[in-house]
Amino acid sequence: MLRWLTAGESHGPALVGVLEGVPAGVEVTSADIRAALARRRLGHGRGSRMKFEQDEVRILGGVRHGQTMGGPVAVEIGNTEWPKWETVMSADPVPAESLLIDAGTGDEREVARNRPLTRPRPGHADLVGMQKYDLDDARPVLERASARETAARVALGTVAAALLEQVAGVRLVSHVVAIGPVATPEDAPLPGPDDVAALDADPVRCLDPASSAAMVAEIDQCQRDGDTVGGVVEVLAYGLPPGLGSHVSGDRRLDSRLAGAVMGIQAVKGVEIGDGFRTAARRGSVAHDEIVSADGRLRRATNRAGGTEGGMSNGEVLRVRAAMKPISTVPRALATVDVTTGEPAKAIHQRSDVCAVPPAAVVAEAMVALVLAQALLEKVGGDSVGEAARNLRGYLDAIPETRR
Ligand SMILES: Cc1cc2nc3c(=O)[nH]c(=O)nc-3n(C[C@H](O)[C@H](O)[C@H](O)COP(=O)(O)O)c2cc1C
Ligand SMILES: C=C(O[C@@H]1CC(C(=O)O)=C[C@@H](OP(=O)(O)O)[C@H]1O)C(=O)O
Repeated sequence: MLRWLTAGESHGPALVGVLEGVPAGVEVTSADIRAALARRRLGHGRGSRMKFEQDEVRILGGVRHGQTMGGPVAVEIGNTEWPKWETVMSADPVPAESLLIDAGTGDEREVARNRPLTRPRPGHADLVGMQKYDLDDARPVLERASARETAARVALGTVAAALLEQVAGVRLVSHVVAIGPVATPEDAPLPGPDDVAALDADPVRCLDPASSAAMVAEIDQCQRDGDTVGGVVEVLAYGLPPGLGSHVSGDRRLDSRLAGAVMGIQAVKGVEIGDGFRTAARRGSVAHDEIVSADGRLRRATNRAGGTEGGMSNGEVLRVRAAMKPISTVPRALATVDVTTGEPAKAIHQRSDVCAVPPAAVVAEAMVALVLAQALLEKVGGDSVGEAARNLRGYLDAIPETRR
């Protein structure tokens, strides 16, 4: 079974991701991972941290000469800002005087780094994390809750996406369909795999020029207002074979697994497969996808279901949407309580993203890649890319002509 795990803190020395169950022969390099991480840093509305902090990629295991070997793939993403955090985030005990709020360096940022965080930020894990883990400082909570962790997911998603393409010719696309109240037109054409470079080049990962300009304007207005904004992203998977996932149990359904993985992204508050919530407002006669025979193949006349039926991929384009809430750290600071004094206070705001919807699309793409790669390997098995591809062909070839 393909499984994954990440470790590391936002201001720690590095993030680490491990992907286990990858067959041998998947072609992937550190340059591929570096390119994917660079896409995650893109997007109008990102904060200053994206400019001064760099990801340093190192594949620690599982890959040799550009090909996976069958063992766990381990990736390290070093943080170039670590020297500034070495004391505050040290794994080993440090002398008490080095953690004095003003250790005498005269550096304001040093003071801010050392100060215990006792004013939990609304919309973050801070307060409930302090309650649950018995902490009088929110630092240990926010360091792990931070979406910096998504860099490790994107690194692992790069391997999963390579596997999908090399075994099954599946290609993924992610784009933004709404920023705050600005949405792409309902009838806008879906971007395809050949549009990925254009999406990467757009400031908000949106192909429709008028929508893109309006989204950028919305983000700029929010910034001027001292506010933040969320939005909706969509991931598309082209070329999926039918039959990934299963109808037989809820936890094996492809749609439920996709929803769980995408909802697991920080700040995602809703997931939709296909027309999802819009379908709920339709009558049955115009909610489903009629089955037709075209060019000797069975197809759906429409794709309102978004590529799954009965919890299985049905061979149509997979469409998964995620709703991201506005960034919680609002420059026009929100009310909180200082948990040391019990006095009302304002939540701290140092620097933050105004909008992180475009990078969230790249993260959602990675999570979809991981779930699809897991479901593909479950269906076809195989310890090498060649064996998995042969098994997939065998399965597809065995479907009788009349049912294809
Ligand atoms: C790519 C990305 C970047 C984010 N950047 C920020 C940020 O700069 N400031 C912030 O307050 N929240 C940011 N978030 C959201 C928080 O991590 C998230 O809201 C927080 O961990 C609480 O989790 P919850 O919203 O799922 O409850 C970002 C999320 C993602 C996916
Ligand atoms: C560092 C990243 O995103 C960070 C995610 C994040 C949050 O609260 O999730 C808050 C911001 O960091 P800070 O509060 O330290 O300014 C973002 O910059 C990243 O995506 O690599």
